[in-house]
Amino acid sequence: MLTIPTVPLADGTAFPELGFGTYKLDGDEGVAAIRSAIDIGYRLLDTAVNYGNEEEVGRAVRESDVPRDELLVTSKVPGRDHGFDETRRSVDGSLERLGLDRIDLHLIHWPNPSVDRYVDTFRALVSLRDEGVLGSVGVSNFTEEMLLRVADATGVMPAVNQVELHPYFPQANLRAFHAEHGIRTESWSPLARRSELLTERVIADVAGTHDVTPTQAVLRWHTQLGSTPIPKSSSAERQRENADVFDFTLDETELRAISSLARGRLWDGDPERHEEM
Ligand SMILES: NC(=O)C1=CN([C@@H]2O[C@H](COP(=O)(O)OP(=O)(O)OC[C@H]3O[C@@H](n4cnc5c(N)ncnc54)[C@H](OP(=O)(O)O)[C@@H]3O)[C@@H](O)[C@H]2O)C=CC1
Ligand SMILES: O=C(O)C(=O)[C@@H](O)[C@H](O)C(=O)CO
Repeated sequence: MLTIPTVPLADGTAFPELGFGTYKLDGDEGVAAIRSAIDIGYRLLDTAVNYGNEEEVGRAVRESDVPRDELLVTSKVPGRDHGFDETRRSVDGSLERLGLDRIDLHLIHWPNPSVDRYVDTFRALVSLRDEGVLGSVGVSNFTEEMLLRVADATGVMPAVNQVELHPYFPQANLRAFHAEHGIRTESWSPLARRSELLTERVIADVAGTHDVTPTQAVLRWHTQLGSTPIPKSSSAERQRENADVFDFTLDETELRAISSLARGRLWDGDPERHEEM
């Protein structure tokens, strides 16, 4: 079994440097894929109300031989549940579908600024954290201004901001802001959903130098930037490949070469405009 190292969040939680994305993993096959990821050594699992697979994630956690307190389950409040009372009800629903009595990290999935209820939503997450129902509280797809606004209003800075991040969109400014404010960055779609990223010449060159695959070079780039990537894979072989990235180190030139692929967001995911219900 692989051991994935951890880093402390601002709230003291030992947080894996690499986790497992579960979007599109559902049904019995999804449970089997999530169980295989846990067997391989993944300890951080990422789901959301909107993925429709909290039941599958919960089943995999409950059926696994790994003790519950060694696993970190993340879920997310969807846009339609923004608001204080609505969020508390949303978390109840997630707990029920997961079949768990605690969620280790709960995020606001998207800020939906036109609705402007993310501050009350975060306040509800903080209240549930204080009651012991949630371990850590964070956000996803938040800008610097939005992070400062929730911290000013609630006195709590989100422990994590999960954002689009891959070599085509390295998010240098946001990562620097996170580092300054003690926020852990998490990279969603860290492989740019495969796309043509894995055939880029610069990545092949770096991978060749270290005798690793292009995917491993990309995931090591994330961890060395100080972000936790959450690659999704339905195959045990690729899950193992993706997690096995902690026994080689890219140098500064290689990190910069991969970051030079930057060209911007790949999908319609601008937090100021994207509305996800
Ligand atoms: N907060 C947010 O707004 C968002 C959060 N997310 C989270 O991030 C997670 C990861 O992002 P996702 O969009 O799934 O994209 P990823 O960048 O993780 O890419 C997943 C794709 O890459 C393939 N793949 C995985 N490993 C390999 C490998 N070693 N070699 C070749 N191909 C590989 C997978 O195929 P296969 O399964 O066949 O291996 C799949 O097609 C999601 O599952 C979700 O949990 C995603 C989007 C937005
Ligand atoms: O997968 C997720 O968590 C999402 O939020 C995506 O649906 C995301 O909204 C997206 O693909 C944006 O283009």
